[in-house]
Amino acid sequence: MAHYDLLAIGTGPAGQKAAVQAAKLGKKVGIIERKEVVGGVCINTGTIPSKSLREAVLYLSGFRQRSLYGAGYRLKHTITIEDLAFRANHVIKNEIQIVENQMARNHVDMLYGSASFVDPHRLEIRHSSGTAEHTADFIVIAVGTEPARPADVPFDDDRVIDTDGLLRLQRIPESIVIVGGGVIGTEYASILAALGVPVVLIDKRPRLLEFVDAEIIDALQRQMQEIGVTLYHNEEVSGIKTQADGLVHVSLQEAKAITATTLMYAVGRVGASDGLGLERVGLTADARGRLAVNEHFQTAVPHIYAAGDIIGFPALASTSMQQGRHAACHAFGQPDRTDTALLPYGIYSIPEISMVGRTEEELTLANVPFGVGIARYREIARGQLIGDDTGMLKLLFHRQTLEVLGVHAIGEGATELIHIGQAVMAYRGKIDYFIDTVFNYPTLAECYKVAALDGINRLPRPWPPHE
Ligand SMILES: Cc1cc2nc3c(=O)[nH]c(=O)nc-3n(C[C@H](O)[C@H](O)[C@H](O)COP(=O)(O)OP(=O)(O)OC[C@H]3O[C@@H](n4cnc5c(N)ncnc54)[C@H](O)[C@@H]3O)c2cc1C
Ligand SMILES: NC(=O)c1ccc[n+]([C@@H]2O[C@H](COP(=O)([O-])OP(=O)(O)OC[C@H]3O[C@@H](n4cnc5c(N)ncnc54)[C@H](O)[C@@H]3O)[C@@H](O)[C@H]2O)c1
Repeated sequence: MAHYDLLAIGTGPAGQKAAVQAAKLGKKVGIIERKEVVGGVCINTGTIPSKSLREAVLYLSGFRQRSLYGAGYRLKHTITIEDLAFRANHVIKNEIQIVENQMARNHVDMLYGSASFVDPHRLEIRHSSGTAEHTADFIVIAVGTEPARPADVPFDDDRVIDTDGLLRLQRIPESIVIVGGGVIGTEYASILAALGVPVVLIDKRPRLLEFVDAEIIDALQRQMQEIGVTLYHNEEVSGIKTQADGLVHVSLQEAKAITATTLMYAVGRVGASDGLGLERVGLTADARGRLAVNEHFQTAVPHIYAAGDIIGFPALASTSMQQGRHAACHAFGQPDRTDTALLPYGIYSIPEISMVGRTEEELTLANVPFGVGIARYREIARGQLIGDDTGMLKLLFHRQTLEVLGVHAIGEGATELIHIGQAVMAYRGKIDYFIDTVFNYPTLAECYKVAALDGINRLPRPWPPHE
């Protein structure tokens, strides 16, 4: 048994960053992992595998080059599951090594096994060869989530799968029905469609990703339909049967039944809090297994913190890292602050979309007078060079002060491009900045200048004072 200043449960982004931050403060730190490998959902089953799959599909299918070389352009005509797995395995292996090295360099003890509370300062770690107990002054719960598996869905991990199951398939589906048009459903639907798989995407809401700007979602939905995604909105599944011919028969509440070789459920995720022994420390998870925390990521028991997906929204690798670091800083009395107002979103659908700040819908509801400026990739030299003629960047700004209030982008590089707007917004910059600044040419960053000029040109004259 050992005593630690801080023990983190889980080696996903939240646990890793909590552990490293505490170690950098000179503390004795251990990190516990129940799987054989470090990295959590982020490296092993979620972010990295899905983004590797996306890159592999875009590269091998020649998708990015088709607007230049024609719809028939392909780098490889028959793409196999092995081709797709090759890239993911390579990236995952390297990412795991990076995390292991980081832990070793920072003298963070790796403790393999499943952790549960014995009392508020003591954890039991159970593994195949026995159990150990360790104590800590501070504990960070960073156990993440698992796919939700509704009880009435006949999962068989072959024809009827959850979102982790997609990455374990032995063959590329001939056709797929995806239930749930959230971030995961939308990303996988467009990736599979780009590979040539016919996809039906079903969501009970009237449109995909309701938190994203409506114009951007209209453009995304249109482009997804063009590459072979059939969208069913306001729809739910009422029955699922695997037929003798191996096809999955899916009955719907409103529309006619459909069949496909594979059905994937992507209706959200639940916190992995079962088995943590929360009752022994006086904590209770909510109905989706999540824990409540304050602004410093402390649970109701002040020396026990929770960070990452286990605390729910926004449940991103990007935010999980920051939350873990923030929790460790707070535990050891270091200044801690997270700017949540300027949280960027990057959604790796095809095309990718990204946003920071407020949407038109939010500004309208809040009665903020705003202007809109749009740049389309087809008018930008870099857009022509890379063959993306459908991308766009939209700036929202205050009509009187010209302060930038939101940036919304769709198209190649959107998830990188957004950070320029985020930085300007962090310093409460105005669209003048984009108008007066020289940008490299030809770049996608030029979109900011074009959108700012478009925005100011649309305002009635005289224009607000230009500083
Ligand atoms: C398909 C998919 C795609 C995604 N794409 C993106 C993206 O593009 N960008 C983005 O920002 N986010 C993305 N995410 C979200 C991102 O993966 C998560 O937000 C992030 O992994 C959460 O980190 P975490 O540290 O909270 O937990 P996790 O990464 O879930 O790690 C938790 C770890 O805790 C371990 N654990 C659980 N219980 C115990 C226990 N009792 N004892 C010991 N260990 C335990 C688990 O084995 C796991 O290793 C995606 C998620 C999915 C599913
Ligand atoms: N690029 C990224 O940042 C990224 C990528 C993938 C996942 N993630 C994270 O992973 C988490 C989980 O994603 P998710 O897409 O599984 O969950 P989600 O909660 O984002 O979306 C679930 C969707 O399923 C729909 N739904 C729920 N029940 C349904 C039913 N019975 N029939 C039809 N539709 C139904 C909902 O309307 C919703 O649109 C998210 O919180 C997200 O932050 C992030």
